[in-house]
This record gives sequence, C-alpha cells and structure tokens, in this order.
Amino acid sequence: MSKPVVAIIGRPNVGKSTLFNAIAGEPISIVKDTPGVTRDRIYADCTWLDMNFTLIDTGGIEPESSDVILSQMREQAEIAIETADVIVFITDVRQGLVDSDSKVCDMLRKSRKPVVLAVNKVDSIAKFGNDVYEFYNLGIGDPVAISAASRLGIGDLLDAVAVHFKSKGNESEEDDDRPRIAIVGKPNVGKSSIINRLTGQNRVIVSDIAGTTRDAIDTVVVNNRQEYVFIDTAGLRRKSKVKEDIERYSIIRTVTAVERADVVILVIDAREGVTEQDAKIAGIAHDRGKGIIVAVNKWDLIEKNNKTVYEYTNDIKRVLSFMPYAEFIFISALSGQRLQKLFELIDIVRENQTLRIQTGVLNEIISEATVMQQPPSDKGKRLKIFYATQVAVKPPTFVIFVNIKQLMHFSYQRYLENKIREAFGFKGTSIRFIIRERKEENK
Ligand SMILES: Nc1nc2c(ncn2[C@@H]2O[C@H](COP(=O)(O)OP(=O)(O)OP(=O)(O)O)[C@@H](O)[C@H]2O)c(=O)[nH]1
Ligand SMILES: Nc1nc2c(ncn2[C@@H]2O[C@H](COP(=O)(O)OP(=O)(O)OP(=O)(O)O)[C@@H](O)[C@H]2O)c(=O)[nH]1
Repeated sequence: MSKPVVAIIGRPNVGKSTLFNAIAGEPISIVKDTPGVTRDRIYADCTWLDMNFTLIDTGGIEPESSDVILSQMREQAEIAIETADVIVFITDVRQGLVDSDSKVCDMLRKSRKPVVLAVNKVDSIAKFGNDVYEFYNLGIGDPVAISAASRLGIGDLLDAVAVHFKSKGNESEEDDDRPRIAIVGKPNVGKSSIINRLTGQNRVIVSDIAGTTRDAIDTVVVNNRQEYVFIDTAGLRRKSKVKEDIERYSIIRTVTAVERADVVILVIDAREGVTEQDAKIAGIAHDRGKGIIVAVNKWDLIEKNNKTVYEYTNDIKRVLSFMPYAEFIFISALSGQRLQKLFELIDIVRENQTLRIQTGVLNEIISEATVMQQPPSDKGKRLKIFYATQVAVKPPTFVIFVNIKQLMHFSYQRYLENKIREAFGFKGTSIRFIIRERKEENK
C-alpha cells in the first residue's frame, strides 16, 4: 500500500530540523539497514496513531541575502509540490510574518496541494499565543501553534496533517490493480531511454489517475493487453549547483516513486558496474519491501563471452548482498534487447509479491526445516517453533510463534527464509518475519 508523503518546508532557522526530529523520533533510525544514507536526514518512516507516512526534509537553506533565500524557498516548495501529498509550512512566531513567507504561500495555494501551517517557537501560549493570529494573513488556513523544541502541539499538527491522508487524491491508486513500476537509478544509466523504448513499441495512453502533479510523470504502457503504469524518476534533475542538493533531490524523488510502486527496476550502467550509490538506491526499495529487478542496461556496449553474465551477476550480488532475492536482466534500451522479457519478469515478481502460502503447507516446510537443522539454544533453553502463518502480502509477511523470542537468531531466521524460498520461490521479493512469543501451555 502506498504511504502518504509529508514534506516540511520553511525559511532558514524556523525549526525545520527540530520539527523533523520531533516527529521522526530522536534516535536516527531512518535507514539503519540501508548503506550510505545515514549522513543526513532526508527522509524518515513515521507513524502517528495508526497511520504510517514518509516524512521528507527538502533541505536546509543558507541564510544569505533575502533574494537568495526566496529563490531557495521556491526551490524547496517546488520539490515538495512535486513529491508530497501534504506539505507542512513552518514559520517562526518570533520572526513574525516575512515577505518571502507570503510569496511561497502563493505558490503553495496555486499548487492546490494540502498545506498545514505550523507556527513554531510558541514555547509559551501566554507569551506568544496572540502573535499566532497574524499568520492567518497567509491565507492557507488555521495556524497550528507548536514548539518543536519542547514538543508541544506536535500531536495537533499531525492530526491536521492526517486529515488530508484520507482525502488523499490517490485513493483510486489503491483500487487500481495495474502493476506500478518505478524505474530508478543513477543519472545517465538509461532510465528515460528504457521508458521511451517501451512506449515506442507499445501503445501509450495518458495516465487517467486524476489530480496530483506527480501523476503527470506516470506513463501507461500496454503489453499483451495488460496495462502497466511506469513511474519515471528520470530527467528531473535540478538545476542546483550544489552537489548535496542534487543528491538530496534525487533521493527524495526515488523514495517517493518507490513508495508508490509494486515493483522497482534498478537500472545499472553495464560499463560502470554496480556502485555504492546503486546500493543506496536499492536499499530504499528493500526497506520498503518492494519487488526488485536489477536491469543491467547498455548491454550492447559490453564485450561478452559465456561467463560475462555470470560474472556481472556475482559482482552485483556481492554489493547488493542485503537483497539476494533480486531478479536480474541484461538489457539494451538502444537495441531493445530483452525489453519484452522485462514484462515477463515484472509479472513474475508481482505474482510473488502477492503470493499466499497455505498455513498447513507452510508449517510442514518449517517442521521439516527444524528437523534438518535443530533450532538454536542458549543456557540450556532451546528455541521451539510452535506455528507459523502468513499475515500479509506485498511483501509476503509471516508471523512465527515461538517459546522465547530472543532465541531466534538472525542466522536461523535466514535459514528458515532460505527453506521457504526453496519451497515457494518468492523470487524478486523480500519476505518479512514477525517473531511472537507464546506460552508453551497454549500449544
Ligand atoms: N525557542 C525555540 N527555539 C526553537 C524551537 N524549535 C527550534 N528552535 C531553535 O531554532 C533554531 C533553528 O532550528 P533548526 O531546526 O535548525 O531550523 P531549520 O529551519 O532546520 O534551519 P535551516 O537548516 O537553517 O533551514 C535552533 O537554534 C533551534 O534550537 C522552538 O520550538 N522554540
Ligand atoms: N549504447 C547504449 N546507450 C544507451 C543505452 N541506454 C541509454 N543509452 C544512452 O545513455 C545516455 C543516458 O540515457 P538516459 O536515458 O538519458 O539516462 P537516464 O537514466 O534517463 O538519465 P537521467 O535523466 O540523467 O536520470 C544517452 O546518451 C542514451 O542514448 C543502451 O542500452 N545502450
């Protein structure tokens, strides 16, 4: 299910980072399993009451002249409008209303994206409460008074944000059962070329998902009478001169595209091989439990012998070792080689993402596995597995009931995962486990 995306924007020093941390929770847990992305808080997976959403930080602004600030704020706002479902516009009660705030609000209003106005640094209502009214002048609705630093009003703010989740424009997306595929990868690997080639060969129809700006970049391709929605992240490079800004933007674009996708195609340039940056991008899809196909593009430029595919696959698997389940395909957007096969692979991965295993069969596999390799023990206590059942798809998720949770070591869980994969495949998709304790008497 696609999670809503919330973006925080505002002038320098109003408290964006402080608010981000207050919502996301203090320990930097964002991407702990994802290589490379820990340096900076760009996005975080958050929960409020029973709702999950992705929070993005469109980036800091260097306070220089007010002209520069305004243009950077516009840039931020554009990114937020392009990628977010709800925008939190944050202001500072102590700085008061500033001209650039009004200008950015004009942009936001025109975009018709839901905006929630936060007035920060209201550490004391008695002292600053009255100053909040001034912000009604921005014409983007009721200001919510908060103090990010002392975590006051954050609940009210998130309530106001969550109102827009339900009326979110892509409810139709939830009912839409066409496969949604995000094509991601570093600049210049051939993402646009792949989309162009696919659409050139097949009839294209305009996306009929109504509403938001993001949908303008969806491309519908028909293959064998099946419609596929491609979510493109190509060609949307920002003009910024700052390398960090470009990188931040491309990560935001990738996260928000991946969020909406069922299957992610990670495109790699065959000449360059796989890099840390590719691993970073792959990690975003992995963390979100999406189906994954690694497409090695520009295959026409490679001199090959009968070991080349094998060697490439091994090299990539080594770097992407956290996702051994990924499917591989070697393509050329230039010649069209194997692009037809890409559709077959998408179908397979998607089926695996939604595969449901009967409880009886699942438990047979698990008891066979425990006979073949005894569960681990510690201090005289041995792990007992009572029962397992699949509770979700996309990604397939299994609950395993055990006697003592701590005894389920990562390596044994991986062993069970391998056994499940041997039996049922699940190629191209991650699978998840939830380990639950149950009293032995209940068995
Ligand atoms: N009094 C008070 N100070 C706050 C509050 N929230 C943030 N601050 C302070 O305001 C300053 C700026 O906060 P940041 O979160 O770094 O602001 P930012 O908007 O991310 O700033 P840039 O990265 O420059 O765009 C810091 O000194 C914070 O401690 C608040 O609720 N009350
Ligand atoms: N030889 C060869 N060249 C390719 C292939 N696919 C793409 N190219 C070339 O690689 C360059 C980059 O391709 P794009 O499709 O623009 O790459 P992109 O990933 O969309 O790039 P961004 O928009 O920067 O993210 C172009 O010059 C393409 O012609 C291929 O399969 N073989």
